[in-house]
This record gives sequence, structure tokens and C-alpha cells, in this order.
Amino acid sequence: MPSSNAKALEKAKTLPIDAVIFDLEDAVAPDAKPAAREAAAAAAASGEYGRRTLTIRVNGIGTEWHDADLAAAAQAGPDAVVVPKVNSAAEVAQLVAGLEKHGAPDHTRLWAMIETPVAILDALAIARASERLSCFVMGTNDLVKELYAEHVPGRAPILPSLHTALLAARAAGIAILDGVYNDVKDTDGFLAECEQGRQMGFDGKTLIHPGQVEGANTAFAPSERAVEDARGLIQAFEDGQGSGVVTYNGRMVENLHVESARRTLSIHEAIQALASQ
Ligand SMILES: CC(C)(COP(=O)(O)OP(=O)(O)OC[C@H]1O[C@@H](n2cnc3c(N)ncnc32)[C@H](O)[C@@H]1OP(=O)(O)O)[C@@H](O)C(=O)NCCC(=O)NCCSC(=O)C[C@H](O)C(=O)O
Ligand SMILES: [Mg+2]
Repeated sequence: MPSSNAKALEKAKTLPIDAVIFDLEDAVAPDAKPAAREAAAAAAASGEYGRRTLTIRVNGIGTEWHDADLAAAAQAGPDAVVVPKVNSAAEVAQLVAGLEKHGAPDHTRLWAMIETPVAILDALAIARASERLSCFVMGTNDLVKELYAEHVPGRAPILPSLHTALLAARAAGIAILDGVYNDVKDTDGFLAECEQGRQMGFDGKTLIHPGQVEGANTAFAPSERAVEDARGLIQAFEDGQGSGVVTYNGRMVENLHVESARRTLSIHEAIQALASQ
């Protein structure tokens, strides 16, 4: 959300979201940036957002606001600092050095936005560049712009880029969040894109409006059917008593399927635990 929007900063305290990105970049007009920087730092340090992961998106390397943003974000000590248009492993090293120079606490991670052709082509090196880097965030608007592509249902023009970033994130063992859906009134299009993102393997989706929260939560949470299926599959494997392969509902089940089922259950249990707080 734009850190210049006081109503949005307030609203986020009430929304069932996992994380907040206090934006200083594209959603904030140039003359509003200094006040937005102060508001983001104050919000991140306020202790008023409960269990939500708090992050600040600074302006990119090379912009006139970047140094002041990075210093303020490091000092506020959010869960992560999100940096747009990260283009290389060397930039990750520069960002980590900057966070440390400005006294960022150890818990403050770096999230890199992957949104340029060079970042896609160097995604694995970027993902592996630092222990502080814990998440990729896809910037699908910038990617479409840089590729001279178009936003179309199904996202065929950017699927190779999304898959490349996913491969890099998984190879490096970091999280990866899908990009935003711009049309806040197009519920069907948004839900289809959430479904696609989950099927591809994204850990979640970045959102731009409160109206998108419920749909994303539903799409990325394991369905009742998926939970039941995971439990049944694990049970069938255990009943096989050491046999390497069994069948469940006519499907072959090996240990790797059990691992996937356990992952589904652990996500479900984490969501249940949050809901009961
Ligand atoms: C898209 C919007 C400009 C729409 O704004 P608006 O028409 O004012 O929305 P509503 O009137 O429907 O708002 C209803 C209430 O919800 C609050 N609200 C709106 N947006 C947010 C939000 N993002 N977070 C929290 N709360 C929000 C309003 O204040 C209203 O509250 P109330 O009156 O109390 O009921 C607007 O939604 C918006 O600015 N969205 C965020 C835009 C943004 O952050 N952009 C940057 C990130 S996306 C990006 O950068 C892309 C990436 O880099 C890439 O390359 O792809
Ligand atoms: Mg962008």
C-alpha cells in the first residue's frame, strides 16, 4: 500500500493478511516521498500490526531517494526491506552492506523484486547472493513493460519469466510471491490468476486492494478436499507398512507424494492456528 495513504495504513491493521508492504516506490508521488518514508518507518516500528509480517519497499538503487529510504528502513527494523528492480548478485551484496551500515537488526531480511529482463536471466545468482535474501517478489507490471509485452488472461507472454524466477527461488530455498493483479474490479480474472499462481508453485500473491484479500486467502489455502486427500494418502502409505509404493484412490503413492501431502497439512495447520488466535 502507498505509505502516503494514512487510511490504507490504518485499514491494514484490520485485514486478514499475512504481510504488509509499506510502499515508498511507484505508489508514492515524488513530492510525497519524504513524508511517506517517515510514515512507513513509524508504522513498521509501531507494534500495531499484530502478527503480520511488516516490510518497507524502498525506491530502487540509483534513484535520488534510495539512500535515505534504505537508512530509514534499516533503522525502523521491519521484518524485511523490499527492493525493486534488483538486477544482480552484486546489487544484493550492496544492499546487504547498506542495511548493515545503517544498523538493520539481524531479523530484517531482504526481499528482492524481480521485474527486469536482466534479473530474470540472472535469477539464480541473485537468489543465492546472500543469507539475508529470503524472498523474491515478482514485479509483473515492470516485466510486461520491459518486454514490450501485454497483460493478457493466462499471462502467456510472461510465463517463461515467471517459471525462471520460480526455478531460481526453489533452487536457492527462498520464498517467492506472485505479482499484483491491476484490475481491482475484475474478480473472476483475479481469482483465475490466483489459481494459476498457486498451481505454478508461488507461495502467495501480492495484492493492491482489500477486495483481493479473501480471494487470495482462499486460493492459496489448501481446500478441504486437498486436506482430506492429504490425510488419506498419508494413511494409505502408512497402512502399506514399509512398502515403497501403494495406491490411494487409484493413484500411485510413493514417499515423495507423502512429503507433498505433509506440506499441504502443515500449511493447513498453520492457517488453522492463525485463525484461532
Ligand atoms: C488501486 C487503488 C488506487 C484504489 O483506490 P480506491 O479507489 O481509493 O479504493 P477504495 O475506495 O475501493 O478503497 C476502499 C477502502 O480500502 C482502503 N484501501 C484501498 N487500497 C488499500 C490498500 N492497498 N491497502 C489497504 N487499504 C486500502 C481505502 O483506504 C478504503 O478504506 P476505507 O475508506 O477506510 O474503507 C488503491 O487500492 C491503491 O492505492 N492500491 C495500492 C497501490 C499500490 O500499492 N501500488 C504499488 C504496488 S503494485 C506495484 O508496484 C507493481 C510492481 O512493482 C510491478 O512492477 O508489478
Ligand atoms: Mg515494479
